Amino acid sequence: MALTITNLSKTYANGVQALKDVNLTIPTGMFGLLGPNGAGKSSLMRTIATLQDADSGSIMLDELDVLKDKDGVRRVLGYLPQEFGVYPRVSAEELLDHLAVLKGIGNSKQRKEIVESLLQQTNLWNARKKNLGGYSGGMKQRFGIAQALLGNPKLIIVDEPTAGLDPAERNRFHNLLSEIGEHIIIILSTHIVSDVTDLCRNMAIISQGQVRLTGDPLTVVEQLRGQVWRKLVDKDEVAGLQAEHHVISSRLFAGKTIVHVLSDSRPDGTFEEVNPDLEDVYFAQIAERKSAVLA
Ligand SMILES: Nc1ncnc2c1ncn2[C@@H]1O[C@H](COP(=O)(O)OP(=O)(O)OP(=O)(O)O)[C@@H](O)[C@H]1O
Repeated sequence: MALTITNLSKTYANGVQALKDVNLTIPTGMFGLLGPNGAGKSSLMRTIATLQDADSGSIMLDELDVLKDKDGVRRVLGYLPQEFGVYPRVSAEELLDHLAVLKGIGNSKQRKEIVESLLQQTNLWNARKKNLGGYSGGMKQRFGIAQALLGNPKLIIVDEPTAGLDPAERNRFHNLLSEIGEHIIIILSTHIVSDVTDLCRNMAIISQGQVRLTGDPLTVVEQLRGQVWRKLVDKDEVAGLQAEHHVISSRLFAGKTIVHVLSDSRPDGTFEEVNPDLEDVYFAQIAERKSAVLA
């Protein structure tokens, strides 16, 4: 099974072009769609989830035409949107049961079994009678996955699921996602690089509505080997370095600043080579865009 996106474009009524000729092939397993705020991730996710139309292009889930056969897509889709609202005065068990009815699971005995098993799977069984208004952010997100799993979806979309979760909740959420299975397509849209590093076998980086890079994380990281260099400097030296080098990131460390620079060879003897990681890949793509915009 594969989701194939071809020449997809979308401009909103206010003139913002959120998607520019997007081409992507997404195989089964967990796929990371990584990009900064405003990159177009949610626009793409909402289009795949049949919640908004594109101006041009096509999306196919194998033989299923996603942009035309919306009912067909909805039957096989599980969606956890960026803003997942819950009814605060309803328990998890009640709301999941209600959503199961809406999904077309009419047989009450079967529904009870499904609801129970999803509450177990998402580790919410002990909190099933509790009103959702009293759930923590992590519990709400796990509930979001429980509802997305209703009806055995073949395609699951989770939009920015770990933003705002503390490390323990994020870890729990990761474990849950990684257990869902290899045989369906799960698209994880995020601006958090380590979500993709930890979970995804394939990925794409999107910025300003365009796909900048696709591949598997290990390979794209390996392609950057020998090109990333670092230097520990005082904060007031950073601007000078930026003027002279292709700085892809700078972050504070013990009161100093670690600067990562992209260069085919060691810029000078004061730089040391970095073992690149996915953050370097990401920042290299994003920084290129920034310099392209500034130029
Ligand atoms: N309904 C809309 N009408 C007009 N512009 C929109 C609309 N939705 C999104 N945009 C704009 O389209 C661009 C892409 O937004 P989108 O929400 O798809 O990005 P994103 O990568 O999901 O970012 P974020 O994580 O901030 O939601 C942004 O410039 C945004 O302001």
